[in-house]
Amino acid sequence: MSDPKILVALDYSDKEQALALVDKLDPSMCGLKVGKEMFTLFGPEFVKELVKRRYNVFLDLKYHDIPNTVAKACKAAAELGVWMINVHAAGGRVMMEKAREALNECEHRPLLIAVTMLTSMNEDVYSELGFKRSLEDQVNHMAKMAKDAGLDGVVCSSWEAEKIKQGCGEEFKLITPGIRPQGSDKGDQSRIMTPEKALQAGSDYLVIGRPITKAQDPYKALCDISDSIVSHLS
Ligand SMILES: O=C(O)c1cc(=O)[nH]c(=O)n1[C@@H]1O[C@H](COP(=O)(O)O)[C@@H](O)[C@H]1O
Repeated sequence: MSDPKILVALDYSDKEQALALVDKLDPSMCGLKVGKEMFTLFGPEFVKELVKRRYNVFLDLKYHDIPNTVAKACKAAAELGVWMINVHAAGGRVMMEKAREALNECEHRPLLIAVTMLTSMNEDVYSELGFKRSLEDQVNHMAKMAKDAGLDGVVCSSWEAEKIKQGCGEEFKLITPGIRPQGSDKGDQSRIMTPEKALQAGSDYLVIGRPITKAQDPYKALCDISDSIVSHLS
């Protein structure tokens, strides 16, 4: 069976609240993403608990540091048994190559993914950074660099998915946050798309947080989103 398309972003400050949702789910419905908040609060033990429950766990710590530091952090993350980890493409080619090399020794190598440009970034915030390419071209450029460095895919917005698939190939995994079902609150995200459209655009995995975790009934919200994409799954 193929991996579930939805990755629920467990951005909770309360572990019991997170586990109350996890206990209602099963690993065939979705993967789980642990990010900076829960990892800082509850550490590797929490991650291991989710791995033990047989979920695909995406440890989203977005490493961005000198190559040696990132390589060692990636190896340590892989040893937790997670399914996917990520680094910032902005750390550069050598950093990504060293991260990839560090995973060669792992018994179960996690997918290694590069974050391109955050989905919260809009044109104004982007232009202040002073990149010479357009936002879309910069995302594409970073995706190609990540592919050359041997990474398995990138985090990008669904708006960039089609072009990246064309340039980097079908096998190159696209992980897209900034997913908002019709009518849901945008929050701090900028480059957003509905789950259905994101899959049509070429997204492989949909990262979804608040539309599920902040819903009155998170389990129902996840089921509704799952139902809405059934017809788009190949
Ligand atoms: O790497 C990520 O997961 C990530 C990259 C990115 O560009 N944008 C982005 O929103 N994310 C993460 O995806 C999740 C999105 O959450 P919601 O906006 O609540 O759906 C958060 O946990 C973010 O940390």
